[in-house]
Amino acid sequence: MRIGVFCSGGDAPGMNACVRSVVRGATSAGHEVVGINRGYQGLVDENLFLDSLGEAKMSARSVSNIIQRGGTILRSARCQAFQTEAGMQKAVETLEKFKIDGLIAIGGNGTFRGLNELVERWDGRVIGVPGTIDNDLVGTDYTIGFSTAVQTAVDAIDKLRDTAESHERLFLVEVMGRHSGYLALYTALAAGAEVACIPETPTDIPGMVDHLHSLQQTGKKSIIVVVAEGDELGGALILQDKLQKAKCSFALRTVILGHVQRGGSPTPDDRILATRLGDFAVRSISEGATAMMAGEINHECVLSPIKDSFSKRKELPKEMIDLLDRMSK
Ligand SMILES: Nc1ncnc2c1ncn2[C@@H]1O[C@H](COP(=O)(O)OP(=O)(O)O)[C@@H](O)[C@H]1O
Ligand SMILES: O=P(O)(O)OC[C@H]1O[C@](O)(COP(=O)(O)O)[C@@H](O)[C@@H]1O
Repeated sequence: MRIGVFCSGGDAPGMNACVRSVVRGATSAGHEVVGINRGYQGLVDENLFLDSLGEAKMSARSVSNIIQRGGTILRSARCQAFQTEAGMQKAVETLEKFKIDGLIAIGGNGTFRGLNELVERWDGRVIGVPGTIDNDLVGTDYTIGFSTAVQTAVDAIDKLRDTAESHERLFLVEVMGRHSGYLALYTALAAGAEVACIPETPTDIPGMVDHLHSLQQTGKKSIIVVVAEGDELGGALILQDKLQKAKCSFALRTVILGHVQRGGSPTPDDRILATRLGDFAVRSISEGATAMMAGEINHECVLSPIKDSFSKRKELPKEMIDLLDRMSK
């Protein structure tokens, strides 16, 4: 086969490890790999990855020394042109022109919506690999990049806790996650935060103020509140304002971690997940699978319909929400 591979949407640490795995898994099975730069934009613009000889082909050597690097050597993009009929037709023409017969897309739910449109217009096979720090995709326990983003946020909070404790302050720490509280909840659990404000549960300001006050009464010197950017009341700055108005007894500071969570060297967990799923995607596509997402559930590689990844909501484990409650006494 000639397999195309690209990264799309918000980048995630481990995307490089996944590209490496697709290339090495495919070439060792005798397939050719064509890298597409900048996700769907590269298909619209015919922007292919060229090797040192100027050929549109990814060899095993073209992915040397990238497993440890954040970002993606193929670049990523959010592509508006692909959301038009003309853009999709142009993408199909590019795939046909370069005789690509299988496409592996590493990205999030928007990327998979795009793949779902592509299968309606193109005869080749498509497989999605979940690459997003948000961990918001049905069909896999974890997405590539989530573990690293949690690690980055926890490292930052460990530092903030030192200064929070010295000054007896409360820090609101905003993490990413437009529609999902996974990143916020797992960060809060790992960092020993007292509260997580997430889109999945109502944020009750008077209740929180009472809880924080009672913690202060029992001797708590510092508080960390992890806020998902998508919390229904708003981000950390809005919550700071609301807590102040509700007469929170702690002095307040806000830190927005932002895109720092999307960078950095991937954790071993992300590298291994990326390596497993990239190789599994290659084996699946060569065995005839299409319109599926490659995921890992209970440590097993599994395929699930690509439609599920964006049409079903991935629930946060209630057990983890309750665990944080019990730990924040
Ligand atoms: N409904 C759609 N139809 C076609 N393409 C889409 C659709 N939704 C998203 N895409 C494509 O997928 C790209 C990545 O989606 P986006 O939501 O930005 O990131 P992610 O894949 O990380 O969720 C978009 O920029 C667009 O090109
Ligand atoms: O990079 P941008 O365009 O500012 O987007 C930020 C968004 O991308 C993310 O980092 C990742 O989301 P996706 O993987 O779904 O693109 C979100 O957590 C965040 O809300």
